[in-house]
Amino acid sequence: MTHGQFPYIRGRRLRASAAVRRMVAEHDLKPADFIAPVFVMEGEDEKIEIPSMPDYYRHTLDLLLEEVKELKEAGIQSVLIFAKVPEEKKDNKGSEALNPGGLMQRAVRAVRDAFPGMLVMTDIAMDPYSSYGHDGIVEDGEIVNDESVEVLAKMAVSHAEAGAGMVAPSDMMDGRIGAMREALDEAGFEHTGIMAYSAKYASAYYGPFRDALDSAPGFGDKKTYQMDPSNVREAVKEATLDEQEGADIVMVKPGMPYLDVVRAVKEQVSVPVSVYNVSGEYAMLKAAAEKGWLDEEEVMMEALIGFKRAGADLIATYFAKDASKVLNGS
Ligand SMILES: NCc1[nH]cc(CCC(=O)O)c1CC(=O)O
Ligand SMILES: [Mg+2]
Repeated sequence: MTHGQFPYIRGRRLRASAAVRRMVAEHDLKPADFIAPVFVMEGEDEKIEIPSMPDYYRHTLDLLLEEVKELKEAGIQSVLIFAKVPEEKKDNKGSEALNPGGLMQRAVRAVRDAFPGMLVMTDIAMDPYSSYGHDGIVEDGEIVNDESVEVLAKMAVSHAEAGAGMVAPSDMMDGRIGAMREALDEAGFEHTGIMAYSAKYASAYYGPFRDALDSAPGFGDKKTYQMDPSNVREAVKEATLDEQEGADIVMVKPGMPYLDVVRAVKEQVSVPVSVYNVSGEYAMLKAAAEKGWLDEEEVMMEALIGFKRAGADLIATYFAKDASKVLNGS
């Protein structure tokens, strides 16, 4: 390209105005891309801010409905419910998780009844119900796989009975997607979906979430079931297996430090890929913004578009409401 004046090709032409930038934008965000995690607790007319998650709350069920109403008005179509279980209801087998009148089941029913158009998703894992704070049954200091999978499959059915449109197993036990699919189908819930946390890493970025639910492991760590941050090919293997076992959506978690994993998984599976922008990522941006070191709105939107660029179709994020308001111009 020697003719004309240097430089003949000017990339800046496509950045010269807001109109042209918008026109050539390769990726977009919309409120329907977001899954909003919500925390519910026992009680009435109370909301408690989670100390390590500024502006994020645990709600009693009555106030949760008001929160979901706001999410809906912002254009968000899906909530992911987490329940804070009272200490005295925890045991090694996660028995409370199967209680048809448990807090999670009541919350699912209430949200479904109040907002029939909303997709209600539930977290399936034993840690909030476990006296050990682990995602499975503990035997001799080990987290046993197959016995835990039986409980998790029953939990999925219990949430489906309460009205969950999709269940989201976050436990990382082997074989649980297949077992859950079978249990759901047998119980007549062949239309209840599964969003599998397929590549869930043993991450220190879950710290604030464990504060929110008081669910930190009582001994050891989660490295015998959650993945080693060094690995990416293993994530592809896990996601591929979950797809074969019947997962409708696969997920990578955490988000920001794992964008390469999102991309690698996206290229190998044909189901939608979701990413979880976890509590520690939220805390990090919030803390820096509080100090005046980062512009909260700008870094929030930049992080979220980064997920889309990496290949995520859906984003579970504590920024769901704030980002939707930005997108709606309100
Ligand atoms: N198994 C439960 C669960 N589901 C989602 C998260 C973390 C979410 C977040 O940090 O935002 C965790 C915590 C953990 O595995 O210890
Ligand atoms: Mg797996």
